[in-house]
Amino acid sequence: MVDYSVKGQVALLEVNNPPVNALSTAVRTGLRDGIAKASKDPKVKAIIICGKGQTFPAGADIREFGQPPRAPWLIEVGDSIEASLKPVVAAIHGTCLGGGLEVSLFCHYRIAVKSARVGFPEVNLGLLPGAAGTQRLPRLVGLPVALDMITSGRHVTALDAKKYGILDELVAGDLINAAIKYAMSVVGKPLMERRLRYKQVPGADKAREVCEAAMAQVKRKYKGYEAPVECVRAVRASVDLPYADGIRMESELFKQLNASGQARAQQYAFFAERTVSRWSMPNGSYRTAKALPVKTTAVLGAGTMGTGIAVCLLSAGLPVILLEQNEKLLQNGLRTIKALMEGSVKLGKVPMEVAQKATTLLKPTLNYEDLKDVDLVIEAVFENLKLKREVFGKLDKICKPSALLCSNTSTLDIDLAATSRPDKVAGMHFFAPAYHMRLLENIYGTKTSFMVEEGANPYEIDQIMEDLGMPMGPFKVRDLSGIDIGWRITQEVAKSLGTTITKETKYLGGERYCGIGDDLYEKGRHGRKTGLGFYKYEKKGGKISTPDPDALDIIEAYRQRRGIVKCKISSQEVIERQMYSSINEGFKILEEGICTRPEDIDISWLYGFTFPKYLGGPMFYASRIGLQKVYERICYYHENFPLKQRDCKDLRRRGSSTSGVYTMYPALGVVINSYCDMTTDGGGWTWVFWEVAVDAATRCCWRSPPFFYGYVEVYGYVEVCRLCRGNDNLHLLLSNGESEMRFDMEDFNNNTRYLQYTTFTVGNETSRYLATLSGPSGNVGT
Ligand SMILES: CC/C=C\CC(=O)SCCNC(=O)CCNC(=O)[C@H](O)C(C)(C)COP(=O)(O)OP(=O)(O)OC[C@H]1O[C@@H](n2cnc3c(N)ncnc32)[C@H](O)[C@@H]1OP(=O)(O)O
Repeated sequence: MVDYSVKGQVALLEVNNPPVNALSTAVRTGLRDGIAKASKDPKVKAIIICGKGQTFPAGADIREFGQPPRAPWLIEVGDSIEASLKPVVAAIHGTCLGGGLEVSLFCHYRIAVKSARVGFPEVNLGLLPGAAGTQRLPRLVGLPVALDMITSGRHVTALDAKKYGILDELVAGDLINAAIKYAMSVVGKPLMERRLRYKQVPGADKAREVCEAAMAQVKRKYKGYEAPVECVRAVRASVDLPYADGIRMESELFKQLNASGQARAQQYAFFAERTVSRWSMPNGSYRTAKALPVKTTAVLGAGTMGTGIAVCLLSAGLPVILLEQNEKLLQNGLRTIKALMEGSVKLGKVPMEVAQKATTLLKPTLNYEDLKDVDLVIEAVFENLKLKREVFGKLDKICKPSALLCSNTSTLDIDLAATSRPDKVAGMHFFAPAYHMRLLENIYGTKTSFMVEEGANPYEIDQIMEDLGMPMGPFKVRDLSGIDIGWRITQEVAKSLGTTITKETKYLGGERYCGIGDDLYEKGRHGRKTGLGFYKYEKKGGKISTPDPDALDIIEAYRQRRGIVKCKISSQEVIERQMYSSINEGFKILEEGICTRPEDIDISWLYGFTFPKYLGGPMFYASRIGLQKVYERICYYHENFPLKQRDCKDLRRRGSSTSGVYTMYPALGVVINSYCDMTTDGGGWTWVFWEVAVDAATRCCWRSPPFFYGYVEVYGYVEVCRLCRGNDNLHLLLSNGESEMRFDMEDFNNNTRYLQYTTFTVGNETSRYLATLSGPSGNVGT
């Protein structure tokens, strides 16, 4: 895991743990042993630590966080690096992150290639740098930079890292040769002043103001998240406490965060994001699919979504033909795109050169003929089925046969597009703002306005959801996406059901219908674009929203017209009705096979609706609350407020099950068992696929997948499948109520396949259990 060699008078410690050279137990051991070996070798005058392959270590091995901790601790390894009497140089390329950056801060010198990036992304995993990073970075760069890097988790370019003083030198050409030369140049120089533990934090006299301002900022910016707050506290300790005490405090805060549900949720989100890219469908998968080349694109419609999509494509460096039906709309669209591009440059989201190039890549047109050679067309016209069908008819005639014809529709059935090339027609639903959101997906949201109908205030609902960590409440989102769009969608839905919506419509398609949006629409309140919606804005298209008494009057008039008596709705109920209806819908989506894994749904929410990562996503959140409770509350709301809570059989089965792998084990803390599945194959074997995680109560997170997959083939009946913490180690217990079978976690940790046959007696029947367990890199039981 760490390759040791000596080049001339320099010992080279190359971390070799692909893909990202994570600092696993074996790597830490290798580094510790390598430093000891080099220190003893009289030929060696200097030591280099670097990464083999694509990167310097990109951090601790996240998969190890939930396992019982194992020595050597990273901080001990670091201490031995710093104490070395021979200069140690970190030679950095790729991404030097988290524990990787901490290792480099223990080195006496740091050099890097220009393309390298450094950072402390722990905060994104619900953690803080736990191997002295919060104590050492401030000593090197001062509080403002350290606080910014540690609380934001951002990656810093090598150029900036050099400017801040993190890097001593940037090198060109071969990194190892440059590092050897550099290491030899520092041989004999005093090392004491290079040991960060002995340095004072620069600008310590301003520590109070700086840290208080940082604390206020993170509380505002990362509402509900624990890690940024603890990061500030830990960094502050670098000024307030001596080094050793600061380290102790950092370690305490790290342990506290690591045991929290938030860290587990955020780490789940990290791996879930990677899991969803490994998609698979009946006719292919990410392994077999071949990407179609897209070199030219066209966007139809220059409204809010069309212009947003054009900016997204232009920012990716793709040429865009923008088509509208008349010159006025086209010019409006071009102005919007220019303003959005300028805004993106100002926010640092798009480099100036990309924005400048975009002006040459954008071609406006009123003529469909101009689209004949493009590879990809994205239609973003009004949500009107007749109009969309007309558009697709024209595109089908004009565009080359290989062109992909996509619709940004959020609600209409893509199969109704009626072209001669259905295999080239797809839904491509962008989330607003299209140039900013990382999701291209189709998941539909909550039914919040029901609550407003009953008496809740939209501004309070938004506040509650924003306090939970959503960047925008649902009514701000509706104003952003356009109340007119919602209005058009419901008109189309009604049309497709062969009915029309009137002032009296209370049900549509058998589901409760709320007409508040219609009343706002009729008053010309179409959302941000008109300066008025649920909120009032400082100008048409403005971003500053303020509550508007006129909107409340419209809502109140609506209630009176409908004879609805206003009632009080608690914050808890607001959250439950928002979240649980989404969870129910999520299970429905799984049941219908639209998505195959709960991770798909969680990632859609994390990136489509900027759902707070510390909750992991609605499905993960549900598993923490307990499916039984979620199901009971859904039933309660369904009975008391007949909402659009389509009954999901799968959730019902899981929620009402009191035995088998779906059972909750509160005694163990929170057990993630919502993703269990059980199937029986033709041979009569029951396959149990379960994903387990235990937290707070046991003070450890045993990983839910994708950290760890356990596959158990079980013949017979399993009542309990749970993880226990014994005196010695964690173990997995399978029991049928009478007998138990135990698997020691050692076997999992070694990532080896583990086979065990055990005989059980169930009642009068004897069953044989065969367990085939595999670690993260193993494969499924056979
Ligand atoms: C005492 C505690 C001390 C320190 C705490 C820490 O160090 S916490 C960890 C801090 N580091 C990070 O958070 C980095 C996380 N990784 C990334 O941001 C990206 O992976 C990275 C390094 C920028 C590379 O991105 P890229 O897009 O090139 O690859 P990808 O993300 O798909 O990752 C490739 C596979 O590597 C796995 N992986 C990445 N980082 C880690 C890690 N730190 N530990 C374990 N595994 C890691 C990732 O899951 C991918 O695996 P796959 O099986 O393909 O899903």
